[in-house]
Amino acid sequence: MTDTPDILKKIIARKRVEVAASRQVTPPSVMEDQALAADRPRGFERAIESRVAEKRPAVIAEIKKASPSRGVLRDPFDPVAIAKSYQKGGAACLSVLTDRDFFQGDAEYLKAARAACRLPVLRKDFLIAPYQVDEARAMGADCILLIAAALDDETMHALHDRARHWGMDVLVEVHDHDELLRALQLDTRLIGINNRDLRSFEVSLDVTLELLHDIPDDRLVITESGILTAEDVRRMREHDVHAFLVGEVFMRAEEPGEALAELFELNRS
Ligand SMILES: O=P(O)(O)OC[C@@H](O)[C@@H](O)c1c[nH]c2ccccc12
Repeated sequence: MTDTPDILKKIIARKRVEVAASRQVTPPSVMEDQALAADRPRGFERAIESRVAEKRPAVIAEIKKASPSRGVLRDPFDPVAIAKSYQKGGAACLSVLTDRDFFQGDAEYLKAARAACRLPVLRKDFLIAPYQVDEARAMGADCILLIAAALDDETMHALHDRARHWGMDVLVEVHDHDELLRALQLDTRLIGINNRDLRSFEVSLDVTLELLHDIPDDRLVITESGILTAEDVRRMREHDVHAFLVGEVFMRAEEPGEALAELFELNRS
């Protein structure tokens, strides 16, 4: 352990306050009605699986204005233009940060980005309550992220089941072996390995390569964070990891979709 402040703890504490406040503004029954009325899910897992099955790169392209570890990444920030650019550049899916306080995200960014393209969208946030899963569906999300480090087993399963109830896919994120074993208990194929330690911000692609061996073949491994260069991509693909979640390097590029096509050697469509 280091003595760096544990940002994950801080974020989760803030989420509890946020959820309590949201429930006052939009009561759970109203949120459920909005979830029910949302555009139907686009098939996030399917978009990943169809590419990985052919060993083609499946890129989840992230829309994020800022992060606690890197500060502001992009300014001005236009989620509609970014979504269109990513689609053109060959992204399989989008990931949109909706957390305001730490990532300068917004639910409106997710709605606008999704409406601007045909890609399935992951709500990238810190979910701790079923209410937020309903909220994710209400804003149009096709997949949710569950961070094993932030959840006990019971909550993790409850959130997973709630997402399935709405027909959404579930990406479960792990950073170490214990978290992986817990994640494998969930009935989802999407296993994300975060190369960044959310507690210390340290990044190492070795995290993916180390955990890879303990993941059964029927799961879809997504390597997350710290993918910056063609060499990083090559290293992952050499180990048969074909699905990637990438944000920072695209957010810093003038044309994010062009940067994507170039990094993954895709033909722009
Ligand atoms: O910007 P990067 O290093 O390419 O990483 C993207 C994504 O993996 C990262 O934003 C992320 C992965 N898991 C998270 C959980 C919460 C917030 C953010 C994240």
